[in-house]
Amino acid sequence: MTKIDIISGFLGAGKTTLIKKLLEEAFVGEKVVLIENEFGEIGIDGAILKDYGIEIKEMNSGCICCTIAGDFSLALKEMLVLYHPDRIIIEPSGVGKLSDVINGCKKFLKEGFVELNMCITVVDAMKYKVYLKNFAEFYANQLTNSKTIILSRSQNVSEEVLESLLKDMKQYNPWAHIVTTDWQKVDGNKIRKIAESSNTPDSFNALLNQHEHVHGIHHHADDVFHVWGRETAKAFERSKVDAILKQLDQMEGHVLRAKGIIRVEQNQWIQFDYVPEEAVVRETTPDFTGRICVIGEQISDTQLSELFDL
Ligand SMILES: Nc1nc2c(ncn2[C@@H]2O[C@H](COP(=O)(O)OP(=O)(O)OP(=O)(O)O)[C@@H](O)[C@H]2O)c(=O)[nH]1
Repeated sequence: MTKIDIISGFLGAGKTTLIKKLLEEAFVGEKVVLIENEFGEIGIDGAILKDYGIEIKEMNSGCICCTIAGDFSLALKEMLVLYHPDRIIIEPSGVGKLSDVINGCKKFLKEGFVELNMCITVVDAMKYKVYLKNFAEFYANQLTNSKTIILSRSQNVSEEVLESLLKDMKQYNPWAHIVTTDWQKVDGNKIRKIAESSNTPDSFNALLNQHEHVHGIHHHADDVFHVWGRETAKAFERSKVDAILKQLDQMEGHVLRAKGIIRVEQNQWIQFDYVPEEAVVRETTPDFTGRICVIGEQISDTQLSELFDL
């Protein structure tokens, strides 16, 4: 039976990084399909994972709950029929609710075509408190519905902070295994083992048995978050890219995430990743065109167009 592995987590938490690690260390020799749902029209993660020899289905139509109501089931079915994979990894957008993704798989689980295997939420140890406070509806939903919680950047916080995070997360999810060790130091197979043996939260049964329509507060990602994205053939000045990314901390509103693959001088290509107060630029191989995506709250399209000169 095909295993479904959901790797959820807020914007920039480290989902793609974890998927890369699992592909390199734990899923070797398996037939793997990846379904990506990015917020906004500009897909970037698919390009980052293109060299891993897996089938990738990008669904970049915006909010995951709307995608799930529409194309998600079709995509899942298509992947099952076309590839008969050992494993389907689902990477929902950072502003997706995990319960929506589980709901989207429900029909296939009930029909016995797939089993819900891993259900991981990646949590940035450095931003846990502030994101939980500001985006509780999305963040708490990801925590509550996961079987395993994996902390990223845990090497950057003190033991006291880790202890207090653990305590706090247990209130949202007393069932989940929580991985607190710096994941770069833990073998992917160990992570796989713990994630595959994790308990199923009580909330799962409720989710799997509930009727489609659930009452209560339900904001769509695009009620809360705004995305600015561009495709561009422009060659940027490499020396200016770091300064541009630094500027994102000062923008109107609150930039929560930026990522892109762009051309720089001499036909070199770079990939950049920004989360508040942290930007990383890496060399990469040429892509079909440059792409930039910025996600935030009350961000200004005009300011971003000016910043990137696009
Ligand atoms: N130092 C450090 N950096 C990390 C860690 N996890 C992720 N990062 C970095 O954080 C940035 C974002 O990581 P991604 O894996 O792309 O995050 P994501 O959750 O897929 O992000 P979205 O695209 O917003 O969904 C990258 O530059 C990663 O290298 C970690 O544990 N430690």
